[in-house]
Amino acid sequence: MDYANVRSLEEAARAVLDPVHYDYFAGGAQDEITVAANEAAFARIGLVPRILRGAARPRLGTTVLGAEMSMPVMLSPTAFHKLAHPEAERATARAAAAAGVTMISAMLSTVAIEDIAAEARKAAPGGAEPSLWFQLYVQPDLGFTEAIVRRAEAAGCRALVVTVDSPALGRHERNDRNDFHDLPPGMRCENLRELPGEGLRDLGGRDSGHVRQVVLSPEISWDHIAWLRQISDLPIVLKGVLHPRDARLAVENGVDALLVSNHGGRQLDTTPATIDRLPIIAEAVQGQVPLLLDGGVRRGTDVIKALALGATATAIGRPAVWGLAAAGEAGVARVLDLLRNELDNALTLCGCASPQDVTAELLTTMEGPHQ
Ligand SMILES: Cc1cc2nc3c(=O)[nH]c(=O)nc-3n(C[C@H](O)[C@H](O)[C@H](O)COP(=O)(O)O)c2cc1C
Ligand SMILES: CCCCCCC(=O)C(=O)O
Repeated sequence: MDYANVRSLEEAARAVLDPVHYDYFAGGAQDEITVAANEAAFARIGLVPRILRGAARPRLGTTVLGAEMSMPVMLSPTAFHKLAHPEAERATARAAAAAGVTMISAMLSTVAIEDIAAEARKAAPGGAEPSLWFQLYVQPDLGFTEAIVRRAEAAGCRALVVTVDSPALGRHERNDRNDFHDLPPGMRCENLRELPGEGLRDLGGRDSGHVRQVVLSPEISWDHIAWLRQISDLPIVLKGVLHPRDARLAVENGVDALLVSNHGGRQLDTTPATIDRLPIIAEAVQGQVPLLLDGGVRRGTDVIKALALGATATAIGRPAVWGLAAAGEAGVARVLDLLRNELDNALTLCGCASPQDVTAELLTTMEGPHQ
């Protein structure tokens, strides 16, 4: 497969996707200032390599919340993979598991979490247990939310990633222009079917798995995180933390890890690039919980910059979707291979023996003068 980098997979994906669906995947909120900022901010950070360290070939593996990862790159949750490829989340799960990469499976997946887990198990090397986490939009109906959590637990998910940047849906003008507000006939949010509860928006049939049933509620609060902590033993990761006070509150509320994220620029436009927020969040949590980061990670060098600024691992959203659309399971595998090879090369060139070896001394700004 002749894809030189993640960008070439986006081009390939764009060529095969329905333009309306491409816009859904690529787009962001309003003027898409944050979408652009996420990538641009990485380009403003320079790397200054150390030399003659005899570091040998780097080992790329890392561990987050007890999950062993073959590299510090995970798959962020992205909804509706069936829009990208008929094999959908099944293909994504196989590619991630085969690569030893943690997949954060979206609550709004178009394949049920049990089937995603089964595919991951089939693909994991040597029968190892694959690393699968579950992303949750807490629904105001707690009975319904609990039923989803139980499904994720029973399927073998090892952490709950609670998305907290979505008290409402961001304004996606591309989707408005395209009049794209529903999944096509035959596609459903398979995790939402046939669950108990009354809190789903009533569309005249509670168990349909229809995306319009999902409630993004401004009433969700720290009390819901405390409630989740009571009903589940799984580690809780908050996804969408950008303010240092919230990072502190998360630690005080017993959250296990934070995912520094602006939802890939799809929620509040003009939020700053995540890589620019990472240092202030790292300062706030003082190493008390692991930090993850997503938003604009497209190169192995981006991963190193995030590690140097305090992340334990990074995650990608759109790149996996581009791989899936371009070539199904093989395309997602190619994206992961590219990032692995780039990270290996960049660590070697920086004189680092492992991700844990990366420190802020490697960083500068691209604009001089430098000290
Ligand atoms: C098409 C698409 C669907 C997404 N769906 C979800 C979702 O269901 N839940 C969620 O928490 N984040 C969702 N996200 C946000 C991603 O988890 C992630 O934060 C973001 O994509 C990272 O930025 P990147 O695409 O630049 O890598 C979605 C992003 C995209 C592009
Ligand atoms: C009404 C729920 C729509 C959420 C869509 C999934 C998501 O987070 C995203 O596209 O971004």
